[in-house]
Amino acid sequence: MTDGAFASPAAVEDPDALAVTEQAQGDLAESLRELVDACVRTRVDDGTLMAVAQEVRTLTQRLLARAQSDPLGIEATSDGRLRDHGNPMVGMRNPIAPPLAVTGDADGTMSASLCLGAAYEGPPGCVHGGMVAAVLDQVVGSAPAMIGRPGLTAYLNTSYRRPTVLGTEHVVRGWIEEVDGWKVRARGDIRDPQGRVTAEADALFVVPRWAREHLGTPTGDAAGIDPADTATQGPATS
Ligand SMILES: CCCCCCCC/C=C\CCCCCCCC(=O)SCCNC(=O)CCNC(=O)[C@H](O)C(C)(C)COP(=O)(O)OP(=O)(O)OC[C@H]1O[C@@H](n2cnc3c(N)ncnc32)[C@H](O)[C@@H]1OP(=O)(O)O
Repeated sequence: MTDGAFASPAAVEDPDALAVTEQAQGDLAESLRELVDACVRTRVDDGTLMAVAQEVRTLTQRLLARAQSDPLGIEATSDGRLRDHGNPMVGMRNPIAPPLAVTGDADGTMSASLCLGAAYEGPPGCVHGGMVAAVLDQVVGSAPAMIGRPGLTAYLNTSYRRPTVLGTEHVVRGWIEEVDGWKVRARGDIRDPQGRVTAEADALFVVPRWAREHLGTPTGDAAGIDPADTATQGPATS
């Protein structure tokens, strides 16, 4: 999901208290990202590795003292938006997520900056190709959502033009190519600091049948789409 693209249908009971909780959740996830990175790169001795593993398991038990059994799904947040905090690309609560901050315009032109570390290595020094595709899936997939057509990926054809280098700031973009009813074809790319395309994707996103009744009547022309008219929960551009 784009960063808070959809308004929550129900008001949050105590947004101030929730904001404090979100701050703590985000900080926990960020500290775990640091832990994952340290886990991959550490060269400490075996005794230290074993001791840390034990300590981490103790910490895990503290978190499981009160935990839900289901995944997070989509939740209302303190700012009155809907977010998928468990998402492995954008999820604020998910240490696996970089996390990407995807922003966009009402016409579905999306962008995010990307700089991945050692935990995402595929070829030596480079981002794993599955991760590259996942990043493109997320950013390109947020374009249909932005114009009120939040769809599932039907296909994502990814071309890898050059290695995407770890520890380097890249720009990821996504945009709408064509809207055909509930089907949206969108494209995107990742560019290195020199502006060279490292990977690009051509994808189709389809609003699943079970979701269509919650959204407005589709139009067949991207140029004619007004997100405010078509989305049940109008996408925000902020
Ligand atoms: C309140 C609304 C909530 C909706 C959900 C929103 C969530 C997203 C929100 C925010 C986006 C943020 C970004 C996300 C990024 C990450 C996305 C992912 O990781 S998605 C996980 C991976 N993808 C799957 O798991 C899909 C699995 N496949 C399916 O569920 C179905 O096959 C689906 C939805 C793609 C289509 O199924 P059908 O039952 O709804 O509809 P049928 O009739 O089969 O297809 C509709 C049309 O699409 C074409 N179509 C379907 N698949 C195609 C394909 N692979 N190639 C070409 N056309 C295809 C068909 O030919 C048909 O076309 P004709 O209407 O006849 O013109």
